[in-house]
Amino acid sequence: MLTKKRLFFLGAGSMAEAMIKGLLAAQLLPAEQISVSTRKRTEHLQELSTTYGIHRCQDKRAEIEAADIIIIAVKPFDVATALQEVRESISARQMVISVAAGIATEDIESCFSEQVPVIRAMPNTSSFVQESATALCGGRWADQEHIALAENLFSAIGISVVVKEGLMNAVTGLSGSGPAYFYYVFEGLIQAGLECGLPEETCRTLLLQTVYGAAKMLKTTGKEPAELRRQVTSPNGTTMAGISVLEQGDVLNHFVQAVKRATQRSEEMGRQSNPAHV
Ligand SMILES: NC(=O)C1=CN([C@@H]2O[C@H](COP(=O)(O)OP(=O)(O)OC[C@H]3O[C@@H](n4cnc5c(N)ncnc54)[C@H](OP(=O)(O)O)[C@@H]3O)[C@@H](O)[C@H]2O)C=CC1
Ligand SMILES: O=C(O)[C@@H]1CCC=N1
Repeated sequence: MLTKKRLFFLGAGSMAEAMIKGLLAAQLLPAEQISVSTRKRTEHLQELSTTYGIHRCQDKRAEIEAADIIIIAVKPFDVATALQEVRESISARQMVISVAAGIATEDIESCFSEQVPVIRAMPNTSSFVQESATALCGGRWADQEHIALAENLFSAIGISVVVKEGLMNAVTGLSGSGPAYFYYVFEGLIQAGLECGLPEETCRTLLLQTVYGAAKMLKTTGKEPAELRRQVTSPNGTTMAGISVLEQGDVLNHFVQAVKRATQRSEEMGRQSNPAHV
């Protein structure tokens, strides 16, 4: 579906690069059909162009007009300015996909004079290795074909699910930010291994396989995490001793609070960065 489409990335940061890397690895479309732009870091455009063979944007407006899909990948508080600059080059024959946290489809739609189809998506940086967990929803002017096209794109770089827009802030707090929670745990476990006398390389090798194995167990057995945890936990053994420390620190509840706070932050950013109010 996407083989002949031209993609324009408004923004060339972590998320845009992760998506580009994943899309090219999936061979969904040729690199020359992808164009990227930045605000000021033009040297970064050259780097991306050299690394991935994608088109280095020279004339933002003309290239946006020629694109089929415009992907908004700037920070939420930069969406308003970025759209102001290019909104007249975007028409209803195109499609906009925004990955900006918190920004509602209707607020993006209101920037255009035409009925531009808008998809709001929340991937994560594991797009880089084609393992993103993406949730997406369609705005007022997006029909089933637009949603299918977006699913096609995000399924090439991981898995994708369609949700109601009212759930997008929660998705952002959970799986958009999600990789960072797991990296945080990983950092803690590396530090633990070092303090217990293991060499860093050994810690990393053992932990990488442990986290990969645990994810694969969850995925392939379909069992509840609590049940899998029980299988590891011998009565009065090492796991029970370790978990009791986490329970004393109410760590599980801290994860719940972290995701709730991230969800709330997504809502706040949506209100504070609303492009419709600029
Ligand atoms: N990072 C993540 O894990 C995820 C991020 N997101 C969303 O993706 C979006 C981008 O995040 P991230 O990649 O982390 O951010 P970065 O700061 O890494 O990248 C932002 C990019 O936007 C560019 N930019 C800013 N203003 C403009 C403009 N007017 N025109 C063109 N380009 C512009 C910047 O250019 P310059 O460097 O020149 O200023 C930079 O290349 C955010 O809205 C975020 O909510 C969604 C899911 C996960
Ligand atoms: O931290 C952020 O705001 C972005 C959105 C989801 C992941 N990173």
